[in-house]
Amino acid sequence: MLSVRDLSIAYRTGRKESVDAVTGVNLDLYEGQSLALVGESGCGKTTLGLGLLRLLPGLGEITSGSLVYRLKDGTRADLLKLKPEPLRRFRWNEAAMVFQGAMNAFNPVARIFDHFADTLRDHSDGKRWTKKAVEARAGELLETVRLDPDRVLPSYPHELSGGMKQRALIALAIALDPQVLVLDEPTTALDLLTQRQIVQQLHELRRKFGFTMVFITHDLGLAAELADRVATMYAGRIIETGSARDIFHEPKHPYTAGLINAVMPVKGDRPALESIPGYPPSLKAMPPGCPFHPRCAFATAECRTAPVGLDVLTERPQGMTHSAACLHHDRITLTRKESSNV
Ligand SMILES: Nc1ncnc2c1ncn2[C@@H]1O[C@H](COP(=O)(O)OP(=O)(O)OP(=O)(O)O)[C@@H](O)[C@H]1O
Repeated sequence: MLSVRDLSIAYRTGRKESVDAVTGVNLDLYEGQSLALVGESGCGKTTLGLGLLRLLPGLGEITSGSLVYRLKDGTRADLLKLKPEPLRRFRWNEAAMVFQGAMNAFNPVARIFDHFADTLRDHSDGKRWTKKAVEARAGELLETVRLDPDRVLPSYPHELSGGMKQRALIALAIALDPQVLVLDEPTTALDLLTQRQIVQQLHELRRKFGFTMVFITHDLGLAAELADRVATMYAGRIIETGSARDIFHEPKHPYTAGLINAVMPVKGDRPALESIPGYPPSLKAMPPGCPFHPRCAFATAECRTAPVGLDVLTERPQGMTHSAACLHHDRITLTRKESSNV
């Protein structure tokens, strides 16, 4: 569905200054797959997610790479070469985004009906969306996410609970039947019960509509539950990628292992959790060599000097290959064996 090559994204921070928020990302996404982008706050997940749809804020810029999508008609398009009008049609029809923070993603002075009407009318190709047609399509989608259209469509966003808003936002994102859906922290800020419902509904929606999904999360439990594939990001780079099974059972980058060791297992004894010492590096002062070496217990002199690329560890079909950017990957094991519970 999507082939990302050597994608780099920078934010302008001054007249002649910028920081590289995403560096050299390569990624192939296959039809119907779900990929979780995981990592600590500030490691570039949201920037990459926005970049996948060319939705970066004004100061953000894709500085290199290509982003080739397979469109519904079977042709391919490099998103970075699309002119404004085809790009507008691409968004929401071919690929859509559920933005972080459902609370603020809606226009507070527009009713939910108006959000559906605007999205359908602005992004549809020539189809006339009458009030009745909008009501029918929005109603169908809202019912799919278990919301009552009669109650929700005439409401203003503030009249809905956080979980209802998040569900309405997901329904809105798939209004034009996109093939790829990018979700940024889809369950953050919701109570546990509501989180469960959203996860359940995302499973159902995927089954029903078959879209390919990229979701951004720092919740490894959510990643374990929803993802076929996981990519760990650190300091703007993908430093490990593989099937969810490989990543959660046998992570081969010490940072991924550290993230898993820092999560309380669902079952079994309560182990002492291990936090990862230190903080991610400042994008303005990246350490030489492996960016994780200042925090890494396995670091050797080589890690401090030589740049480390992703090495293929286990070849698998359909983008599931397990790769890690660590010179010492063969020494990495989880301190907890019940990690499958994350
Ligand atoms: N508009 C901006 N201007 C300048 N720098 C930015 C901007 N937005 C993000 N950044 C920087 O880019 C880096 C990546 O941020 P990003 O939000 O993509 O990370 P994240 O992993 O999604 O974090 P979070 O989980 O907190 O959203 C951070 O260092 C951040 O400070």
